[in-house]
Amino acid sequence: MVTELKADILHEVIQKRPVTTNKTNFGNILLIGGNEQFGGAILMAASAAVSSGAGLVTVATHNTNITPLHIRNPEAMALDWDNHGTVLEQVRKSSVVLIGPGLGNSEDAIELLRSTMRAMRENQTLILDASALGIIADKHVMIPTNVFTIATPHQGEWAQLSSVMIPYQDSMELNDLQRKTLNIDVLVLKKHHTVILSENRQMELLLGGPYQATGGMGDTLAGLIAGFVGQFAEPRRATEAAVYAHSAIAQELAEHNWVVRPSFIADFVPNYMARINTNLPEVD
Ligand SMILES: NC(=O)C1=CN([C@@H]2O[C@H](COP(=O)(O)OP(=O)(O)OC[C@H]3O[C@@H](n4cnc5c(N)ncnc54)[C@H](OP(=O)(O)O)[C@@H]3O)[C@@H](O)[C@H]2O)[C@@H](O)CC1
Ligand SMILES: Nc1ncnc2c1ncn2[C@@H]1O[C@H](COP(=O)(O)OP(=O)(O)O)[C@@H](O)[C@H]1O
Ligand SMILES: [Mg+2]
Repeated sequence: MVTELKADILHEVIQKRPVTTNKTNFGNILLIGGNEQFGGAILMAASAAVSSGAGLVTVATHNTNITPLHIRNPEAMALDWDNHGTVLEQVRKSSVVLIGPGLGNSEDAIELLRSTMRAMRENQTLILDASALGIIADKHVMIPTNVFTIATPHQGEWAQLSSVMIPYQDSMELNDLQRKTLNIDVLVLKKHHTVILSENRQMELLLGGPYQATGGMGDTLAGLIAGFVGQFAEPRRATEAAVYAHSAIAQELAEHNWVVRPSFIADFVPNYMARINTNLPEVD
């Protein structure tokens, strides 16, 4: 049975920070993506991860994207993705790895995805988005079973990955069956009324709208999920909270904006999160 995802997920997941804490308690996040054509995708993901409060954010990308990354987000560290050895070392050190936004499907991109998956271990979370999902479908790459995996396809990507064509994607039974077959722990099937499927749990988002139908909206969500999973306890719930917050912010901004720029969402995240578990007016 599909349950509506409601604001209480935010109160469950977003916890006040202990006063004696430090950055090592809020996730060491690695974002991999951004070729020469799609640099913006990984930049938007990085903005969302940094704004969500992730402890440390590193971006492995094509070297043309490093200066723009630092101009937008000096908080993020950067690696040239041509240095595979250094990138894989960072993969091993990270608590959460997001791969895919703007990754493209070159031979190098395919090898980077394969080696990233091989380098990951049990206590880490892997988030697969955009081009990474296309490569997995195209090249029949197996998703590792020993890593907690979150996949965030839009309907076109899910059709390619699962062979569940769009008219049949209303069947949660079919989607969940394919989720399990593909070794995905949490499936975020993005659309108007996104659904989130995991073991014995099916949630549906009823927030958001067409003002979100703009390039980069999913890249921003992927970065937000990475940031939430890095700093909050339970990855399933953290994913659901990020999905909720992403569209709730979009809906709030849409009251005064015809279209909601994905970068605006990232900028608004700290303000939105401050209204959970504080004395400020609560969100609902
Ligand atoms: N600023 C940047 O750098 C940006 C970079 N980006 C990066 O670009 C890369 C390619 O990603 P992508 O999503 O744009 O294209 P792709 O993987 O070819 O799939 C699209 C095809 O699937 C179909 N389709 C069906 N349902 C759909 C749906 N609900 N939403 C969307 N599509 C749907 C549709 O087919 P149609 O229905 O038109 O026949 C369409 O042809 C990726 O790495 C991404 O991160 C973008 O994030 C944008 C901003
Ligand atoms: N009409 C809509 N109503 C609600 N949400 C939408 C709508 N159109 C797009 N979205 C949301 O915007 C995001 C689009 O993701 P995606 O297609 O991966 O974008 P991109 O790859 O360009 O960043 C998803 O979170 C999706 O749910
Ligand atoms: Mg996308």
